[in-house]
Amino acid sequence: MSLVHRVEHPLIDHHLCRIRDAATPPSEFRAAVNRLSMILGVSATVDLATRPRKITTPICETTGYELSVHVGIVPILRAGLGMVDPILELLPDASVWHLGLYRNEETAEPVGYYDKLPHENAPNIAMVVDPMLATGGSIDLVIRRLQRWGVDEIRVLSLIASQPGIDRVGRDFPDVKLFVAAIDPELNERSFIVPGLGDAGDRIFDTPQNG
Ligand SMILES: O=P(O)(O)OC[C@H]1O[C@H](OP(=O)(O)OP(=O)(O)O)[C@H](O)[C@@H]1O
Ligand SMILES: O=c1cc[nH]c(=O)[nH]1
Ligand SMILES: [Mg+2]
Repeated sequence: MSLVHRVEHPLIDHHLCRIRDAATPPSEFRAAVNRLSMILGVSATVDLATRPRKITTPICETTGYELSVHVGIVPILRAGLGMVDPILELLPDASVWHLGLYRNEETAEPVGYYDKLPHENAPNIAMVVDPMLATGGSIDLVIRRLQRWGVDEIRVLSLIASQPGIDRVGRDFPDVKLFVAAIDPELNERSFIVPGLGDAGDRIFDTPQNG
């Protein structure tokens, strides 16, 4: 089993309600995605390693603690872009590495179209951000790519994941940690999450809905 953390908080319920509602306009949808991502981000960073640093306050010397890991934020284009700013707000020194994928509408299989990861400099921890984990095909491709790059640890932050998608990640990548705001039971005949929220990318960027 993968390590699945469904983050529970009344604010998660509140903002999820907004993003699931088809009547929520794009500006409010984006704002709710931002808030949900920040709450997930706090949960996904609680155990990051720190090292002591001697500092001098205006009063005296003391020891503070600073992060000792190199974190890379990996948004899956396009929809993952909506989650980058709140995670960068929490981790201002993180690098951001973009990977571009879209699902073929007929087969629901992911198609890669952007990948500029270098050969070296893999971060210790990759925080993959994508609001939706449906069949798990896109995240499968991304996890394999990050493992080839040499990332030590992969954490995936998704707002809504389907149970079949979670089962797939757990079976194929038992070391990957998943942080999700909701787990929905199923996919429809077009591989959209039910009840879900429709196409996250289209709702963030106000482009015609596929779902
Ligand atoms: O788990 P899967 O079945 O692979 O589906 C999930 C993927 O589908 C969506 O992206 P989409 O293909 O709609 O691209 P977009 O972000 O450009 O809208 C979503 O943001 C995920 O990347
Ligand atoms: O329900 C879904 C499935 C894939 N991608 C989305 O944006 N929504
Ligand atoms: Mg989309």
